Amino acid sequence: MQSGAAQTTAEGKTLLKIQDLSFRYPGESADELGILALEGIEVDVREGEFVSIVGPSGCGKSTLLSVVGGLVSGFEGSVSIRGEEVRKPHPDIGVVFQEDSTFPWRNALRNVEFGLELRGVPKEERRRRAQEILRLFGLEGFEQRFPGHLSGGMKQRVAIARTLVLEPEILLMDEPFGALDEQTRIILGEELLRIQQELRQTVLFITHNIQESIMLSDRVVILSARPGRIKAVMDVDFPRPRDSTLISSTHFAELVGKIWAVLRDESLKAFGQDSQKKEANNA
Ligand SMILES: Nc1ncnc2c1ncn2[C@@H]1O[C@H](COP(=O)(O)OP(=O)(O)OP(=O)(O)O)[C@@H](O)[C@H]1O
Repeated sequence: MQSGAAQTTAEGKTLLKIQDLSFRYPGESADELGILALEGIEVDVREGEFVSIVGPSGCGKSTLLSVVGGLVSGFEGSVSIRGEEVRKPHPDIGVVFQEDSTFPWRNALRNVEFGLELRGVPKEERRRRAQEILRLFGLEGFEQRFPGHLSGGMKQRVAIARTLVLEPEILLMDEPFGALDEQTRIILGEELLRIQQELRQTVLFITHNIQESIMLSDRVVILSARPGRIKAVMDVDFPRPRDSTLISSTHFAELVGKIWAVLRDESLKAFGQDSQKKEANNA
């Protein structure tokens, strides 16, 4: 386990570079300092790599994803993709959120086609690409179903397919399986592993689930309680291709223990921050 910056030591070109990133939510009035959510974050993600960010509740994980996704401005430091600064949503960066983001009025196929329509891709090509990606996600035969007639896991697969069909260079995922039950979560994690391996997709993945981070990642970046700083970085050395059976191995349990040893202190701190906030609100 290393501590400090999450620079990669392995070979491969750096795709995403986050340098000395700090972000403060503004206060309600000009003389209020606001909330420092992130401080001095340094992460490099190289091509084809799967990097997870774990951290206690409220440590700034979603904020980090919003900054990298170009959805938030006013940060210090820099975020760049292939050396190009990110200051607004970038076509090479795809984002998938936790909550169901499918359009209920479009069937699965037309949900996946949506982004291609916006990009002006001709109908035949977008239908072919959407069908192909739905097949990759095991949704062949469900193309005409509307989200209201799909399970939670299927809807989330449609949401991921909708982003992946645009062939982003990097996929940002914010707790994409957070709303699902444990078994569906593991199965979808396995499916994501398979697809990521097939497409050699670069992924930056936010989760508070330690097991999920180990199963999926090449590296796990552990953030401190707010303000989120990099507390430690752990390489996950399971060979690929992987599947969910590695969860039962001794080495997996060792890695969970190592991450939890760091995260436990930070989670207790975050718990303290929450309690103080509640007391202040009740005073
Ligand atoms: N729009 C906002 N304005 C002010 N403060 C905010 C805003 N959004 C988030 N925060 C604060 O910034 C901190 C980081 O929030 P963020 O949602 O990034 O954390 P997180 O690690 O994703 O949390 P969780 O794991 O609970 O989802 C929290 O203390 C939160 O209260």
